[in-house]
Parts: sequence; structure tokens; C-alpha cells
Amino acid sequence: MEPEPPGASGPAEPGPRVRGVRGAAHAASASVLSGAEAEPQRCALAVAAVLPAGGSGERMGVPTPKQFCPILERPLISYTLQAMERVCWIKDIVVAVTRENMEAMRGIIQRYQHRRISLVEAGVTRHRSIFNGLKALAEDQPHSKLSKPEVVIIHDAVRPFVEEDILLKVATAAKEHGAAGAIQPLVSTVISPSADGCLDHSLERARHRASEMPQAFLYDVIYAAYQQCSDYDLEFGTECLQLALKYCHVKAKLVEGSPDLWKVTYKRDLYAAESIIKERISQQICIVMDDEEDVGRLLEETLKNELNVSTQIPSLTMSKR
Ligand SMILES: Nc1ccn([C@@H]2O[C@H](COP(=O)(O)OP(=O)(O)OP(=O)(O)O)[C@@H](O)[C@H]2O)c(=O)n1
Ligand SMILES: O=P(O)(O)OC[C@@H](O)[C@@H](O)[C@@H](O)CO
Repeated sequence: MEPEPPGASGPAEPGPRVRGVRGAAHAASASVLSGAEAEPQRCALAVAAVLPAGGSGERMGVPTPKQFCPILERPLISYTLQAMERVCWIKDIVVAVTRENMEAMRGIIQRYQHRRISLVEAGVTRHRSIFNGLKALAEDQPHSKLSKPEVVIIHDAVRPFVEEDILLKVATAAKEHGAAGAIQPLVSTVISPSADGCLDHSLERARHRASEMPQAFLYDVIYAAYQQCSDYDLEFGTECLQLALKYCHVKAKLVEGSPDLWKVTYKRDLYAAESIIKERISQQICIVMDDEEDVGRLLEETLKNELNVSTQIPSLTMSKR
């Protein structure tokens, strides 16, 4: 039997924080959208996010639901929350978790000082979890500190490498079209098997795309779609964009996303995510080394922030190259 990924036997004690290395990308994409659209909050476009995190991670094949599996001793979901929190124009982040994981989730929020997070109970399917998250944002919620957004972003809690530029693109496109979602080229051809397990037909790969996350919607559109949704769709559906089309006749704008938007599903994905995070940490340290004079103090700081390591480093000054 394949060795368990490190720490797969229970929700993890959180580990390092990773800062985005794509500040430049955000600046670039924000400037792409001129004027008021650049940062929705400036034009009072209220944006919230719903993160379904109530799954069991069956395909991962470990006792711990994958969103709580540790990567460098920190639960996967905490990386995704940090990526969403970095985006100052997302006002509220609603996370759907199961009742039994609610305490573990509160521990993670506290340990990593996650901000703007509200928890709701997940549903037995992903669509039901998302619907519960949307309900929490509805106007008619008594004593709720949340307010109804104009645009809501839906993003899987197990897709940690989401950057501000794609969130900005789908949010802006949703404001214009009613719905929008990130897509990626297919790497494998999609085929349709017949009942006897043989090939019935294959789809022309170049004419199809993989539907990734994040997705964004005018709140009223997607909430109305879920309110009308059949039990069958809530039970077996996998595509929120399809609900907006089927129940509200809103054709989503498709936005080319980066390959980083992939979803952690199998054990191999945890290892892949770990190496990406390690690479980003080393990039972060390189950036510090390049820019600053008192490397000692900054290495100390970076190690503290990035790897949770407290150590004394003698003051080192580097002559600017
Ligand atoms: N009842 C459910 C099922 C899934 N999800 C969430 O939806 C996202 C995408 O689902 P998926 O990758 O299918 O996660 P799991 O259902 O956990 O995985 P598996 O299908 O392998 O069991 C995940 O963040 C998962 O936690 C959810 O909120 N509620
Ligand atoms: O069906 P799953 O729960 O595995 O995945 C849910 C979504 O991530 C998946 O359907 C995307 O393609 C986006 O819609």
C-alpha cells in the first residue's frame, strides 16, 4: 500500500503561510480594466465568495477529508483561504464545512488569523453546500452580519493556487454577462462509453474545454437558479454554470484560466501542491535577497512568516548588485 501522505491521519496543525508572488500580475490585470472596474470595491460593486469545503475526499483515499490534509504541516484549505483573503475587494468569504469538521475549521481560522470568514454547514452534495453558502448571503437572513453581494464568486476549497487576476476577470465578466467561469484546454479527449463498455463516440477535443474554478455570478442569478434547482440536479449536478443556463437562461462568459487552477483530488496532487508551495517560498526568499540590504533581518522575518521558524540571524548587509 502506498505510503500515507505526511500527516494524513487527522486534521493538521497549521504550518507555513505563503505570500502570492504575483503582485505584478494583479497590478497588470487591474490596470487592464480601466477606471471604476479595476477594483470593484471602489465602484461599490459588492463581491462575496462561497467556498464549498464539505466533501469527504473519497478519491484521495485517506481518512482525512483532503481540504484538511496538511501541506508543509498546514491544512490545504488554509492556503486557499489565504489566496482569497489577499483580495481586498472580496468582502465576505463563506465556507461550507460539515458539522463534524466545524471545530477543526474554527481552529484553523484562529491559528492563521484568517479574516472575513463565515462558516455554514455543508450539504450532502457539493451543490447543496454551495446553496447553503448562498443562503447565508441572502437578504432575509435574521441576525446575519453578512450582506447580500451584487456578485458572488464560487471557488472550490481544494484549489489553492488561485490568483487575484482570474478572480478579477470572472467577477468583472459576471457583472457584465450574469455568469462567468474559468476554463482550461482539455489534456485528454472526452469520450462517451456505450452500455456495453465500448466506445460510443468521442468529443472533438479542440471544441471542448475543462471547466475549472473560480466561477462568478450576479448573486440574484445564481441564487434564483439554486432556488429552482431540481433534486436531481442538486444531487448529481457538477456544474454551477449549467444551473445558471438551465434555470435562468444566462450563458456564462468563459475566461481562459491558468493551469494552476487545478483541483487537488488524488494523493499525487498533495505532493504536487507541496512542491509548488516550496518553490514559491524559495522565490519569496530570493525576492527578499534581491531587494533588501539587511538580509539577515529579512531572512529572519521570511523564515518566521513562510516557515514558522523563529531563529536569530546575525545582521548581514549585502552590497546592491
Ligand atoms: N457534499 C460536498 C461535496 C464536496 N464539496 C466540496 O466541493 C469541492 C469539490 O468537490 P470534490 O473535489 O469532488 O471534493 P470531494 O467530494 O471531497 O472529493 P471526492 O469526490 O473525491 O469525494 C471540494 O472543496 C469539496 O470539499 C462540498 O462542499 N460538499
Ligand atoms: O464534481 P466534483 O465535485 O468532483 O467537482 C466539482 C467542480 O470542481 C467541477 O465540476 C468543475 O469542473 C467546475 O464545475
